[in-house]
Amino acid sequence: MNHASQPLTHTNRHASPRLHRRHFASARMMPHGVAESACTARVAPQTLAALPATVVRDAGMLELLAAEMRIADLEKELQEARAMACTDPLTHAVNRRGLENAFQRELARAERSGEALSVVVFDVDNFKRVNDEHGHSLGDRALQHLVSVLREAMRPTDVIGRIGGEEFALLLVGVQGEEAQAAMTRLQGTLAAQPVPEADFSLTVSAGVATRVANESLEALLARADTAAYVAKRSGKNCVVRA
Ligand SMILES: Nc1nc2c(ncn2[C@@H]2O[C@H](COP(=O)(O)OP(=O)(O)OP(=O)(O)O)[C@@H](O)[C@H]2O)c(=O)[nH]1
Repeated sequence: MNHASQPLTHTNRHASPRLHRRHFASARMMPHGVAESACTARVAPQTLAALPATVVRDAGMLELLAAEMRIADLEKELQEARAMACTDPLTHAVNRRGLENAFQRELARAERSGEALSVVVFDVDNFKRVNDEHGHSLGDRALQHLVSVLREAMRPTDVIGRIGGEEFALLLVGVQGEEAQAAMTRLQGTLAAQPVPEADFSLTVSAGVATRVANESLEALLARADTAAYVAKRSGKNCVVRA
């Protein structure tokens, strides 16, 4: 395809690096630093008038390329800002907004495929004691450890979200109630087997599991799982209860 004959649009932006190299190669051959000025600043009208038409066209193309590159940079920055807005900075789990996004995405998929969608809400047990006995900084690292252990043990399609201080939620895609309860019990075992780094204890959690019923919102699903997690706390902690 002759990229040079096409206007630079979002759809053919991928052609830009090649075009970029070609035009900068020809720009290097231009006199009086025309290429540099075209890339970095406006060319004065009297300068343009004195230049041959091919040089003016190339300079215009370079300006276009510079604008394209700037747009690509801005798009990347926007993407990074969007990701940050959905991520908990301490643990890098998704935050509530990220969880909502993931839920909407998985819901659409589940409704097409008829797959189940389960949610687990869990709260770290006796976490105040961790802070009181070992300091807030180790408490922070304990939360980071928890997320990294769970992430390693979960399926790539599952989502882990931090919905409060020491409160988390998992979105288990394609998993029914009983299976979700078994999955969470397995994750508890994994967590118990891996002590917090630089500490001599491992974390336990109390969890509630709920599987989505027809037309149920994330809010309602989380509320059911949360009630079940509360029951787990009241039943002696370190256990999983199904709504
Ligand atoms: N280090 C650290 N601690 C946090 C963070 N967010 C919340 N916490 C602490 O988590 C603790 C929660 O305490 P409680 O609500 O009493 O719960 P708990 O001690 O886990 O008791 P149970 O829930 O009954 O098992 C408080 O001490 C909070 O300060 C955080 O980002 N970092």
